[in-house]
Amino acid sequence: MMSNVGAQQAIVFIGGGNMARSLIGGLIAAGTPASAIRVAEPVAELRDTLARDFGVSVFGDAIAAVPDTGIWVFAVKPQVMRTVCESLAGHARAIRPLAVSIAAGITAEQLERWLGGGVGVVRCMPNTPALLGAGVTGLFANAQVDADGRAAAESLLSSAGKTVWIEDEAKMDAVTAVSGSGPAYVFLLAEAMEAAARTQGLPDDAARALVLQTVLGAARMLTESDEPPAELRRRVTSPGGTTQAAVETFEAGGFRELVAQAIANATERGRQLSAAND
Ligand SMILES: NC(=O)C1=CN([C@@H]2O[C@H](COP(=O)(O)OP(=O)(O)OC[C@H]3O[C@@H](n4cnc5c(N)ncnc54)[C@H](OP(=O)(O)O)[C@@H]3O)[C@@H](O)[C@H]2O)C=CC1
Ligand SMILES: O=C(O)[C@@H]1CCC=N1
Repeated sequence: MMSNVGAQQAIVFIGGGNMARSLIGGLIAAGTPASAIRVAEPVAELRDTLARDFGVSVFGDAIAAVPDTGIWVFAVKPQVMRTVCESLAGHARAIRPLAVSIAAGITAEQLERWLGGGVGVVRCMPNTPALLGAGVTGLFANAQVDADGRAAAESLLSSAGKTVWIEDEAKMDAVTAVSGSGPAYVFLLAEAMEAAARTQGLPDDAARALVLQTVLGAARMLTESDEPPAELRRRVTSPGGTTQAAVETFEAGGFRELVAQAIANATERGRQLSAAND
């Protein structure tokens, strides 16, 4: 049974936390009318902020928000996903929505089972730059999702940035580890660089300005030039110069191995989130 998704249907977010806010901001900025977006969120303060900032309709619980709604975006934590889905299973059987989940680890098979079966599920992994339309999302669709369902999910997530379809769901945990969590790795590097700049005697505001513009400039070079990262790095690194001293220190400290291990651990945590919350 294919999902019941039409072009003009409302989108309901189940969970109105950090990531839902980023996606809603992206949708509104891309021209989705606020009247087409509903959010179910138990925390009154979050509901009020979303209604005020974006003009979306807000609800205290999911059951009040879902009737007649074709796309359900599950944006709750993996730990509560099963309870939330099971509470909506009766409505899912009646409405046949397209279920879009952004939860780390939770599989399409689990989501479909908890929603009572026969539901099209698109498992996605966006990231927080979605708020600026500069995100990237990996998407996997189960066999119940038809071409219209795929197009609807892709259209929803493309307002948050780029989209990449993943055909082997087992790889979604690696997507989560690389791009879902990835902004935090860049922020961690920025934090460490700022602290090091202060250690070298730079005033706080100068340290912040130098680091932020460096991250922005480097990200733009990475995305706007055709050169691979290694070549861009080579061009900064004068033989016997300052960059070489720094890069050799990173390499000697096992930087690459540390990044590989961090991403492997994040990938494994995704698998654990699935198993622990089944
Ligand atoms: N943050 C990120 O960068 C990314 C997060 N994700 C995924 O997005 C999901 C949400 O993460 P994030 O936004 O950070 O988490 P948040 O905790 O900020 O948001 C989840 C929200 O859902 C609410 N909630 C809990 N139960 C229900 C319910 N029954 N109905 C409706 N809402 C409910 C929570 O309320 P309460 O606090 O009271 O429980 C909370 O406000 C997670 O599954 C995560 O794996 C994916 C990509 C990136
Ligand atoms: O840390 C997490 O589990 C979520 C998923 C990716 C980003 N945040």
